[in-house]
Amino acid sequence: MLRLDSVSRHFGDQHVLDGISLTVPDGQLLSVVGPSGCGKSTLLRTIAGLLPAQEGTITIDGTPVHGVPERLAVVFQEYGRSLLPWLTVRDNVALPLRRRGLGRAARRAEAETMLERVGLRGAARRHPRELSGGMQQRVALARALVCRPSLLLMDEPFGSLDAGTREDLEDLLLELHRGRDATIVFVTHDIDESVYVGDRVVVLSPGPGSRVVRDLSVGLPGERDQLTTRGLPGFVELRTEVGRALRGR
Ligand SMILES: Nc1ncnc2c1ncn2[C@@H]1O[C@H](COP(=O)(O)OP(=O)(O)OP(=O)(O)O)[C@@H](O)[C@H]1O
Repeated sequence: MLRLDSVSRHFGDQHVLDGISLTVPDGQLLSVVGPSGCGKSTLLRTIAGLLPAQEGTITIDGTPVHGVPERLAVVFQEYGRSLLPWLTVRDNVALPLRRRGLGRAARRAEAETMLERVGLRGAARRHPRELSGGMQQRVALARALVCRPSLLLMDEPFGSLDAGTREDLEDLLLELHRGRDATIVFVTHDIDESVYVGDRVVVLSPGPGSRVVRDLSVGLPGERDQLTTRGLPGFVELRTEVGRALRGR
């Protein structure tokens, strides 16, 4: 379980996060939305142990986070910068497995299995630059998941993809998440996406001093479909509620 207790953060005299408290049960996919610049990335970097929380505490399974937690993976929006251009796709995915002390052949075999799961079996020996943006983000997802993280942080991961590719990757994420115990914190500025992928949506207020202004449980069926789910009355109600919270109403 991931738990944030009154987490605050400022940069110099700029107050960014103001007393964020959240409990995220194991396996939950939590969407975080908020206006641009309110501190969503700062929140993720703080959970990732890359920035210290200046006030408050963050714990994972009761252990305080100081530094980067074990079994953490992160996916950023800029897939082009997160993959190593000189390595093949397979070796990019295999990279985190080095920490597990696996031999080269075993690492490559696991990477290939993971690439198959993200629909890129044929791309293992290619280099990132030879792939489309959506394919590169699939590689980044495979690399994040290959070590079976217990906590996955995603910072607007599909924000720079075209609409169709984005929907495909939302569905892939849901499929990969199904039946697994990884907790996911998914930052997005897209209201519909927050509801579509989330088990729960948290809305942050505008800065300075951003706080949680709405915490909504997404009671939609687990099996989601881009056309059917988005047409459900429950989906429409939720997206309206998230939109209202974002506009401070
Ligand atoms: N390392 C830093 N040093 C100084 N200020 C920072 C630093 N990182 C973030 N900030 C400031 O903190 C505020 C929140 O930034 P952050 O990137 O967390 O917001 P965000 O909600 O993720 O924004 P966006 O939706 O536009 O990506 C911004 O005003 C930003 O300029």
